[in-house]
Amino acid sequence: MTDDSPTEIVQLRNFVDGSFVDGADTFDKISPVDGARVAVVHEAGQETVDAAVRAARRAFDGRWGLTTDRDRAALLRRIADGIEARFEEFVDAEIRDTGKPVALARELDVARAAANFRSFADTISSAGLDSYLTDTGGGRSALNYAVRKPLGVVAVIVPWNLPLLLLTWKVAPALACGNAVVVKPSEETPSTATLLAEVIAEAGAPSGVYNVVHGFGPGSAGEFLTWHPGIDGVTFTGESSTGATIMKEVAPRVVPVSFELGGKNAAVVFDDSPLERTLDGLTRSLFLNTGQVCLCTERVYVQRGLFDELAAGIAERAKGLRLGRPHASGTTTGPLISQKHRAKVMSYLDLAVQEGAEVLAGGGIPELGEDLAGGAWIEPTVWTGLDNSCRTVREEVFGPVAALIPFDTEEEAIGLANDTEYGLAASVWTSDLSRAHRVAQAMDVGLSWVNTWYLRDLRAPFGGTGRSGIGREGGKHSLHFYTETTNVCVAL
Ligand SMILES: NC(=O)C1=CN([C@@H]2O[C@H](COP(=O)(O)OP(=O)(O)OC[C@H]3O[C@@H](n4cnc5c(N)ncnc54)[C@H](O)[C@@H]3O)[C@@H](O)[C@H]2O)C=CC1
Ligand SMILES: O=C(O)/C=C/C=C(\O)C(=O)O
Repeated sequence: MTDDSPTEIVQLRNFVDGSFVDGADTFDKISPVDGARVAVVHEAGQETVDAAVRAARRAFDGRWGLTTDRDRAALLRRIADGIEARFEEFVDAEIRDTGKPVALARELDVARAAANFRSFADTISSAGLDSYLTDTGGGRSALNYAVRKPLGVVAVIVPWNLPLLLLTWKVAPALACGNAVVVKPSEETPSTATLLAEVIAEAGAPSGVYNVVHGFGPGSAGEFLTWHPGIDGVTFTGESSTGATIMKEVAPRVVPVSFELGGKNAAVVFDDSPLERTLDGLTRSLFLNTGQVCLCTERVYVQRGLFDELAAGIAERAKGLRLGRPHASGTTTGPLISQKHRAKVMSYLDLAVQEGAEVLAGGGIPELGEDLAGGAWIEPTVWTGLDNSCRTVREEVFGPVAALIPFDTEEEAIGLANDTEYGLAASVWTSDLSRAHRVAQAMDVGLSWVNTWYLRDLRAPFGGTGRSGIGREGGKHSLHFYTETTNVCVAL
């Protein structure tokens, strides 16, 4: 038995109106580390989703609707404290679902969950309101001022890659603004949303403010929720085509949406960039969380003078990553989330070779011994020999893959990086300050980093363009989505 072997099968129930409730059906949660069954999840049927939406509405119309910004900021801070008090339980739950390395779960996922609640407590405490003194002529004026009102009941639908981080990135601002939420975690990662229900209740949120429904998308809890007439807004992170489907589902009721979708993110490396620092940053951007972050780089455009050296360096670093159990010492990289997702990533590894790739590192399924043979492991992979006409360079793989492509001029690099339907993130690597600003601004993306990657300020606008999403969240940008404003005009 290792640290990672569960001693009992956990039961994960829906959380409705302040109580855990069984589902109409159950499904197994399978560990991506070794294929073991680690939890039984209670799937919410239509009735449970109805009950969750009704509970949220009652909370919104009741005591919760009377709370002030100050009350809710205090609640958010207590939730952050509650997450920290049960920090290692959250870490264990996240690891059980995803198999990610323990250091990553601690430093990224769970730490950010607490930070999300604190950040939106600050935002709601300091947010101002728009006001204008309007000259109406003849020495008269009018006062225009806007008041914010919560949307009501918000559906929060999130994926499996950073489960708690992405859930709390949406729940925190939704609650800060006074909404009640019904959350639908991914079927692959049901644990931390369930544990968060306990923390939010212990922090003093009234029943019905935070509800969890477990299940799948189509024909299950996800679809029941987005179709529900009692939903006033949908915030979603996941695949672009799922976002498009959800848009259709809510279109008849003209429900506002905030979407953070896929990416096919580029890095542009100029030959004046310091090699070691660039290699460190790029390696992280390609392989963090086994490439399963929507912001991860999958296309690397390298100026020709540095190409060979950089390609050799990235390949060496990819080969140096240590795949293993989450708690094993030296593990840098976990498995993919599931066999299903591995089949998808493998199909791209095969396609890349058909498209003419030279494989500098990885390219297949690693040999990790019998113990891990049932897991969803994949080798970090580095290719050269592909170009922008290849499907491997155009479609989101969502795995640990790097296509390295040479360029000659700045103009060419900008064209290549922007030649995509996606527009989430980019990174630019150079020592030339003017060029850094010029190229970073020229990227058709929501997030452009210079000489770094995934460095976050939670107040900054976050989101993508094109197939990468609709809207921005973060700081006051989140307040815009989670509230409606009423402008009051007073003739003076
Ligand atoms: N860019 C990103 O942030 C992410 C991209 N992906 C990519 O998407 C692929 C599919 O992964 P999935 O987990 O299936 O992602 P997905 O986008 O289908 O699922 C995300 C969430 O949406 C729910 N959902 C799915 N269909 C729905 C519907 N019709 N109505 C309401 N809710 C629905 C799911 O149950 C889950 O909670 C992966 O192989 C990966 O390549 C997956 C997760 C995140
Ligand atoms: O840091 C964040 O707020 C979000 C990061 C990653 C995603 O949104 C994603 O992988 O979907």
